[in-house]
Amino acid sequence: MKDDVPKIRLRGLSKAFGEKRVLDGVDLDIRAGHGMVILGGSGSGKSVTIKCVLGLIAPDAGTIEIDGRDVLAMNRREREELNDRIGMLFQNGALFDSLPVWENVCFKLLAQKRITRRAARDKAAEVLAQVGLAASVGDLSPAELSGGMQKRVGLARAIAAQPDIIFFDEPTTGLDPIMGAVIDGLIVDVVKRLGATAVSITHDMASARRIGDDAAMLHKGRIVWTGAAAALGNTGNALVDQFARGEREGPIQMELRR
Ligand SMILES: Nc1ncnc2c1ncn2[C@@H]1O[C@H](COP(=O)(O)OP(=O)(O)OP(=O)(O)O)[C@@H](O)[C@H]1O
Repeated sequence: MKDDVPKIRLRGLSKAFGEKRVLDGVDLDIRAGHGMVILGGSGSGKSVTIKCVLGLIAPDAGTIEIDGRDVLAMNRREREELNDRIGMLFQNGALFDSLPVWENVCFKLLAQKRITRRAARDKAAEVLAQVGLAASVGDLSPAELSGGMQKRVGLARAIAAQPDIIFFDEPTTGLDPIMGAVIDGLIVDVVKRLGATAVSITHDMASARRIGDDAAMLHKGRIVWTGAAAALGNTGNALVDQFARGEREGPIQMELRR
């Protein structure tokens, strides 16, 4: 794959729900092997954007390319093969309480019969070690774990099938600042080890700077800025800097929401 082909390329991505236009021509390039953080106010369409890329929501218009391939034109089997290469860490972990941790970690591999149950136990232990958890955690129920441990297990599940794209939805939400930094460190480590492309949504600017190489700001249905995540708060773009610093005064007029 040539370096100048982005891992993910969005062009003119649009989506409305009824009268409400959420995405209004999103253009975004996400570099292979880099971390992209998507910023934007509540309800600005960050999750809808990611769901379009995952194939969970069909956009009304626009194109989505992954490795230069038009994903909206893929048949079901091609789409499934693509999804096998994508991992996802959900905001609340989204672990199944009815299954022990090891089955959660290897859920996808087991569901697709890509691994035996015996091999899955060993695989889970190996992946749990990568996120700093002992093999014995594999036998616990998710309900027995702290929030930080649940995030680690969610991260282990996201990487178990060795994806080359991983989405992180609010990875530090609900964690104390130190545990948030620990999880971010793990994310950076595992993404680097896999050589994966990481796409994250976060409202936590410290986290954005840690896990992002690049950042993009979604506002009024479009990407209004892209740049280095390290510069967040000092980008020179009044809109982005207001958002990153959490200032009430600035170009972003916050609507009061019910
Ligand atoms: N399936 C759906 N049907 C109708 N409206 C939807 C649907 N999914 C999302 N929306 C609307 O689209 C808008 C954008 O939602 P989205 O979840 O992408 O926001 P977000 O930027 O991720 O916000 P947050 O930071 O609060 O999670 C919201 O107004 C939401 O109500």
